[in-house]
Amino acid sequence: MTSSGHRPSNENAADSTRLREVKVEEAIGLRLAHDLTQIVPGQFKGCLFPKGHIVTREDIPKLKDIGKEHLYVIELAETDLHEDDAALRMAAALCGDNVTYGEPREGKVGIRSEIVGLTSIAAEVVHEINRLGDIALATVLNHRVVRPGEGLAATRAIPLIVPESKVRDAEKIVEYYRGKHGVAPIGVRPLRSMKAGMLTTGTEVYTGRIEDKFGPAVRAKLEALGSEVAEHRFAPDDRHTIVNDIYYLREQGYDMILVTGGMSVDPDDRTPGAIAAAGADIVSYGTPMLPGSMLLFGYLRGVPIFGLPGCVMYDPYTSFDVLLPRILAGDTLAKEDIVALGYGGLHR
Ligand SMILES: Nc1nc2c(c(=O)[nH]1)N[C@H]1C(S)=C(S)[C@@H](COP(=O)(O)OP(=O)(O)OC[C@H]3O[C@@H](n4cnc5c(N)ncnc54)[C@H](O)[C@@H]3O)O[C@H]1N2
Ligand code: MOO
Repeated sequence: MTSSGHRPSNENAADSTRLREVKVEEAIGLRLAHDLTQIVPGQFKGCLFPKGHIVTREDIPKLKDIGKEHLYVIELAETDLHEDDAALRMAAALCGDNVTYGEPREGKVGIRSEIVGLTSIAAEVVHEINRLGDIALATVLNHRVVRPGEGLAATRAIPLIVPESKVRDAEKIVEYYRGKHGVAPIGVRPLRSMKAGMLTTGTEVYTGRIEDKFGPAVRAKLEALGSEVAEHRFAPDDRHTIVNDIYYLREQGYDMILVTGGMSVDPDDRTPGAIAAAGADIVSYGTPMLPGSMLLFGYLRGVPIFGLPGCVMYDPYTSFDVLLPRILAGDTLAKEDIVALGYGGLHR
């Protein structure tokens, strides 16, 4: 037996991981230490067997075809993990509600959403795990909408062999987070189906001078997330009328009130004043995100109320598209949630 370990070792016991050279006939059931490449000129060049592959009896003629009489196999020390097992253990530890993980491939395991929902990802856990070295965790940002099958994270082992202690350290970080917060660091929160009452302001629309474009745009945005505009009313740029229509929508008991247009600086822009006059607690008028900076968000007797600026009917991704799913996921938004949008909030 030739020992050509990637670490010094002259003992027989598996107290450190070694590469061992074996005859192909004797390699059945053992793991390949690296990818094996086949080249057939004019036809194929690629990986015939990936590293980590467990050799079977059927593989032997194929191995001989590519000139292999001997192979390197891994003898894992008890203190080490193969890259696939390391990535799998990390994924298993990290996954919470409504996510699933796939088979390991080249030391990587993908974590996917099972539902339409909002990502729930603990940034501090991601940072702590990535500080450990030898293992890596990459995720999308927190509070993003994901759809079934869409990836939101991937774990990866960096070397082929990873000290088991690294994975255990990652598991401890996750365990601590679960204990403190009662949820896993990576999950997806479902969206509730809500009924919105919508009021479109603008004399030019109310009088029929121009066709309404807000209705179809906002309806599509809600429907894409499993909610609906249950009623759509129209008002001219008159503050008193807008206030009364807001009262009306509130009385209907809708889960959310959306008031569109008239959100900026023109003398005919009455919407922010009307929302305030209707008695809403304004969380924020003005949002540090572009597009959607003129958005207003507040609560009218506990019911979320949005003032939606013109860009919402025009741009596919605005501050409304960021905040709406938060409401559907059941979050109560505070000023700090709006403030946090600015960093990374330029989308033009
Ligand atoms: N000097 C400034 N100008 C603008 C500012 C600003 O801060 N200072 N903000 C800009 C931003 S951001 C936006 S967004 C727009 C629009 O804001 P508004 O919500 O006030 O929009 P309106 O003035 O009501 O209308 C703008 C435009 O869109 C048409 N419109 C409105 N509603 C409908 C509808 N339901 N269907 C079809 N078209 C509609 C309206 O006729 C106007 O043409 O303001 C920037 N300007
Ligand atoms: O708010 Mo405008 O609402 O940024 O494009």
